[in-house]
Formats: sequence, C-alpha cells, structure tokens
Amino acid sequence: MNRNIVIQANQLAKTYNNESALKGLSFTVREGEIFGFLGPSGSGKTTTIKILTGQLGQSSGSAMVLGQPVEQIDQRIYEQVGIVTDNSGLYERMTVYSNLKIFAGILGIKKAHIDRLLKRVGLFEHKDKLASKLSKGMAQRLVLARALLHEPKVLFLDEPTSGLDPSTAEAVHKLLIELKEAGTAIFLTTHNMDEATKLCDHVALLNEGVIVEHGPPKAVCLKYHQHKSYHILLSNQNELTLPHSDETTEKIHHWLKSDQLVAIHSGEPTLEEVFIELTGRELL
Ligand SMILES: Nc1ncnc2c1ncn2[C@@H]1O[C@H](COP(=O)(O)OP(=O)(O)OP(=O)(O)O)[C@@H](O)[C@H]1O
Repeated sequence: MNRNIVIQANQLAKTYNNESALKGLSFTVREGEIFGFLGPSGSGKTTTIKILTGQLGQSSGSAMVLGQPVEQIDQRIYEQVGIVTDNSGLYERMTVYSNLKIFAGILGIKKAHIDRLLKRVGLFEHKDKLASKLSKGMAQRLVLARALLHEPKVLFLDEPTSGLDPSTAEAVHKLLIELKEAGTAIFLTTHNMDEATKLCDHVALLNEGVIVEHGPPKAVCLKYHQHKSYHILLSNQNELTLPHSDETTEKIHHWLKSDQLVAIHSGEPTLEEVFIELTGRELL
C-alpha cells in the first residue's frame, strides 16, 4: 500500500547573500514515516525546516506540505503541523500544566487531552512544577507535548534528543515510534547516526546543502558494503574479522560443527562511516 506523500521538495535551493546554503534538494516524506535529515553543523538542516514550515522563502525550486505549496502555508496547514526546534518558547513562570493549557485554549482542545498527553510524555507527576524549574529533558518533553496537542499529521523535530540522558532519549524514541505507527509523518534532524539508524524509515545524508545519499538506513549501509567481512566471536573468547571467501566459509562451518561459534555478524559500515566515506567529514 502506498501511503500519501505529506512533504515533497523539488530542487529546493536557498542562497543567503550570494552564499548557497541549499543546492537543489529533492525528497519526499510519506505519512507514517520517520524521515531522518542528517548532516553536520552548517549543512542546511535548519534552513530546510524553516522553508518547509513557511518561516523562510526559498530562492528557487518548490516544496509542498500536506499538498500546499510552502509559500502558501496558512492556518489550515499550521493546524496539522507540529514544530519542535531549539527555540522552545516555554513560559518560564508558568507551570507545566499551564504551558499546555494556554495552547489548548488557543487551539480549542479539550483539557482532558492535556492530562493524557502529560502522562504520555511522563510529565503528569510534574504538572505543577514551574517550567523554569524543569530539567533539560523535562523541558524538551514539554515542548514535544505542546507540539502534539493538536495531534499533527506532520511533525518537524530539530535535534529532539540532543543533550538528553539515554533513558530520556529512549522515552522520546518510544513516543516517536508510537506517533509514527498512528500515521504521523516525522521529519527529524539529528547528528546522531545511531539514533537515525534505529528510528528512521528513510534517511537523507546532507553535506554542504547537497543530499549525498538517501534511502532506508540499512540499504544505505549495505550499498557501501564493498569489502564484505564477518565479525566472529569464538568460545575461547577469540574475536576475528575475516573477509568473505571460500576459506572463511569453511572455517565458519567447522566452528559451527564443533560448537565453537558464539557470535557472528556481517561487518557492514555504520551510517557514520558511510557519511565519512562520502564527504571526508564527521558529523560533529
Ligand atoms: N540568516 C542567515 N544569514 C546568512 N547565512 C545563513 C543564515 N542562516 C544560515 N546561514 C548559513 O547557511 C548554512 C546552513 O545553515 P543551517 O543553520 O541551515 O545549518 P544546520 O545544518 O541547521 O546547522 P546546525 O546543525 O549547526 O544547526 C550555513 O553556512 C549558515 O552559515
């Protein structure tokens, strides 16, 4: 079944004062998909999100969100889109609950929904805390809850787990997977390749305003798996990396028969390694 396309970019380009920040990006994102937009600092991720959310005009090319050209994004589209960026915009002197209530009022959302959402992001027991007293992870989850109040069809997340401890990041991942399964399309930027490999259905690797590779994370890694090899752990604790060859196949067969093989996995590169191979740069 082909799901509906909710974001489409076609040769999208942006120039700031004669400097080219985006050089003709084309991609599509479908409902129920987590799309990872991966690139180092300055590669153009925020610029792309700003264009797709109608905050910045492109220099050339076109893009549509929920069928509407980005130049014409209006209230009807905003009501179906959630945006989480660094700029949290929480009301520091209000409680967690009031921060959501004020938006629920604006959006015409029932208050019972706030409680449900607070439970979902693990903030219900902190609902009376002032926003200024929240930890970074809690504040991040509150911003996410606010973006989810109106149950958006498309969610833009700029580095949603940067600076979070592993268990909070894990909780955010779980929530994102639930949203995706309910049909939300998630456009996610991250530096974190492990996160992308784990979460994303599709990734686009961005370098200096150009998409240098794209596809499902596993397929991208396998494409660069030129020197096929196997990582092997034997019962005598020996760890080996062997090339794909008839000799290796024979050895594996022997270890299997003599019950010496503890673990074996193929040594395809990680997304991080693919990115370095393509660009000569790390994703920091
Ligand atoms: N308002 C602006 N005026 C001029 N140049 C800009 C402006 N905003 C961004 N740029 C430039 O455009 C390029 C892409 O920036 P952008 O913020 O989109 O990158 P990014 O991938 O989001 O980086 P980061 O991960 O650090 O947020 C950079 O070279 C940046 O200096």
